[in-house]
Amino acid sequence: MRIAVMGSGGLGGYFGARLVQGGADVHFIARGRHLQAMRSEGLRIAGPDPLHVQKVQATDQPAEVGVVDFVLLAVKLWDTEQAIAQMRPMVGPDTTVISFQNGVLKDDYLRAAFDARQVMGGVGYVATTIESPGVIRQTGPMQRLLFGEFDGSRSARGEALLAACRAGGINAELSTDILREIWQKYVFLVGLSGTTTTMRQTIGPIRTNPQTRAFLLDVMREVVAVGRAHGVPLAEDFAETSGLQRADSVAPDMTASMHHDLERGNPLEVRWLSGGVVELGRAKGVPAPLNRAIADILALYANGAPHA
Ligand SMILES: NC(=O)C1=CN([C@@H]2O[C@H](COP(=O)(O)OP(=O)(O)OC[C@H]3O[C@@H](n4cnc5c(N)ncnc54)[C@H](OP(=O)(O)O)[C@@H]3O)[C@@H](O)[C@H]2O)C=CC1
Ligand SMILES: CC(C)(CO)C(=O)C(=O)O
Repeated sequence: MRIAVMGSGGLGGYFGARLVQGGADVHFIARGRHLQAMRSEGLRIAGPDPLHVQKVQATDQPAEVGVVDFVLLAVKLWDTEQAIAQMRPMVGPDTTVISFQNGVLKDDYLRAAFDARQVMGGVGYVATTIESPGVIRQTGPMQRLLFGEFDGSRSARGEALLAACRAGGINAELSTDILREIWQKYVFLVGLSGTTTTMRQTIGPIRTNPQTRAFLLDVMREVVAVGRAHGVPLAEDFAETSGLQRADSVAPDMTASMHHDLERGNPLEVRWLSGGVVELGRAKGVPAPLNRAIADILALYANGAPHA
């Protein structure tokens, strides 16, 4: 199976390396010093389950790779448009494209660019970052990929990718309800990213203080209301039950990748996280004032640290 990883950072580099470990023919699309390091030193995964892929097929020229069976899209959301344009030479009529990016708007972008039948849904759970060129650092043992057909079927292509993932030790599942899975993560992540980033705090103190806990819950409730208005099968009390339960079950020092991005002066994915809730809510007449506040508070940082 030929797989291209479009964007080989925290998420793509981590799961791509595990796929190589399982024997898949993986081509990493990367750029800059990270690409150079991958070519000269290989790709290292540091953390609880370390791995060194010594010989890496890596390039910044997707045309050199040619048509593949799967393209796994894993660039930050602000790079999506450019990545979709660049990955075209790897997408033939039988290629399947899956975005493991965060948020819920990503698959609309893919469906606008390719035949909708080529698009499968995906969700990635892991806490990783590029520690230095060629090195991905994983924090904590969590690693999980969910993917599936939007019509709920268990397709042959889904089974094939599942086998490749499991061969590489990835905790993978072929979902028959991928839209719901994508939204379930979205509810939690919008709550986690919106609170930790605006409050500049990890989840521990936020979920303990009654006032910030109530804010976290109300942020997630807005996502549920917007999802339900769009026909996503989320239980009405999903935020109270599963969302808050998930926030309570993670380590107290956990935070969102968007909070890390703020601290590093990077651009933020807020336009697609809380901003996405506002946009989708507006389309259905569902107000999302707390998510709007989060997007507004972070607006000055959305394109990276503001210059004086
Ligand atoms: N990392 C994680 O723990 C998780 C991330 N996600 C989601 O996954 C997505 C990716 O995040 P993450 O992996 O952390 O991001 P990273 O910034 O670590 O990795 C993205 C990589 O893609 C590269 N890239 C971007 N555009 C191109 C291009 N056109 N050609 C070649 N390389 C390109 C970037 O290069 P450069 O650095 O030069 O921009 C970077 O190396 C996001 O939507 C994120 O929210 C979801 C779950 C967990
Ligand atoms: C919550 C987490 C770490 C789960 O993968 C995530 O996706 C993020 O912070 O962006």
